[in-house]
Amino acid sequence: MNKYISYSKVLKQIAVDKGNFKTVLFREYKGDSKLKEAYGILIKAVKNYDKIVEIGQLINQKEKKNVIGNMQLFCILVIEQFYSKKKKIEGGGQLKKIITENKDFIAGQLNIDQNAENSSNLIKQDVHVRWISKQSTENKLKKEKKESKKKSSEDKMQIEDDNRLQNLMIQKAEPDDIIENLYTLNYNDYQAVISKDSSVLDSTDIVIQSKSSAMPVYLLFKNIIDSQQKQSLSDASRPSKQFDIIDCCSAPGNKTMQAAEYIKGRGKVFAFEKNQQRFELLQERVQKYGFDKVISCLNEDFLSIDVSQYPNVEYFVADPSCSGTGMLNHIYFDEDQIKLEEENLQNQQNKKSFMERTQQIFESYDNKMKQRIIGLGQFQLKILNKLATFPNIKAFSYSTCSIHQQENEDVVFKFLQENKSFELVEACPQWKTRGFKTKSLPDGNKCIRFNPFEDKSDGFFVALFQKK
Ligand SMILES: C[S@@+](CC[C@H](N)C(=O)[O-])C[C@H]1O[C@@H](n2cnc3c(N)ncnc32)[C@H](O)[C@@H]1O
Repeated sequence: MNKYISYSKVLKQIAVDKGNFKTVLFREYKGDSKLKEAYGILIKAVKNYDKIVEIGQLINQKEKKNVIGNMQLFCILVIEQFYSKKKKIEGGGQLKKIITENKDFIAGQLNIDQNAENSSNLIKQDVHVRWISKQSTENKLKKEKKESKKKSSEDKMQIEDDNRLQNLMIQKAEPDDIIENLYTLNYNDYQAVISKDSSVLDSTDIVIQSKSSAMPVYLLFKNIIDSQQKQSLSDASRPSKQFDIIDCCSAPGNKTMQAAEYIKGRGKVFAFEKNQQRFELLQERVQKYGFDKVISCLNEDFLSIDVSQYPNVEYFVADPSCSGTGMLNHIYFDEDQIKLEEENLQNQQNKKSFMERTQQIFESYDNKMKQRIIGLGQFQLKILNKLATFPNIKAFSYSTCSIHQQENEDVVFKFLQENKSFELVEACPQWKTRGFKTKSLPDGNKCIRFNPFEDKSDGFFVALFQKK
């Protein structure tokens, strides 16, 4: 019951005190093995909060006294009873008794068929593990130092963890066909290992990073930077090329560290993060993975920085805050909608296109959510307009984990309209799911998308731009 009380306190901070979901979650459970479980319960609790409180009040009226005092705890227990995999509340207590006595009433109010198949068995995404090749000079040095020093028992444990994960990779993981050092694990295999011992995730040789999230930086290097660098190297009059990169919106730093890995001693990565707590997380991870000599973390608003201070920065990673609607377990994407997508995928004759589906999903939102998405599009455009003002910019990637055109192709169109010296570069020609060709952006298919229902990774959008 203690863990439920802890979740209920966190729920109060989000649902009653209106704290930001991710900020509160990371503050309370950062580095805690409960993070995953807490995320799973709390995301559903926040989404269904108003309805469950209403049900609690109806039960109080029915009983003619306040049998339910702590509405947040009631909400957490209802989620555990009706929406979790095990559908069972651990331990005992008065609230559990009330929920058991009112099980049919609550299920009826929530419109839940208690015998229905658990929809978490529906669309399953793969898990991607990116193996970090620590080849940058700083990292290599650090690793060599670590290896030469007499191993403490902690080091030994770390190495055992690495081996366990490595064994799993050899047996079960498929190397990705596009991104080097990225491995795909079946969701169930991954769960089996993690549920036995989640400490393997502490290894500093791997990052759990979805394929979609690893694409922007990979493509920025493979489709643009590496060829631009080769061209400049063939000009014998110029010395070997050094350049810096800015990650405009960095935390928790997956793309930042990927850029630091690929830059291979050719320069530095400046990582901006406005939010103090997320900045601390970014800094902690950068140090833990041993990238602190290559990456400078800056707790600043990217929109306010003085661009003249960064004359060597030629490339940018722009992955600004977005609606997150590509992540299937996201608060705005419920199980009913996932079921609908399953049905659509199986409907061979009248299957709706991904573009049509995203438009329908957008239309299904309430006004507040629609306005939020439109507002995010305006903010994302500001980030791109800002980076376009850097004196020596050559190219950049723009990405979101939103499925909506308003945050993706529409932002690209407006940016190109306001910045005529930039053009789109065709991203990853071999990738099947393309950006939408819209009326305003007929070459939107130069961008790529991930369809979360078909591509087995989070819904994602990537556009690559270069200076003409
Ligand atoms: C989508 S997340 C970035 C994820 C990151 N690229 C990764 O792959 O790990 C966006 C981040 O941008 C930060 N952010 C939002 N506005 C910002 C601004 N004006 N300047 C700097 N960071 C900002 C948010 O706090 C958030 O941490």
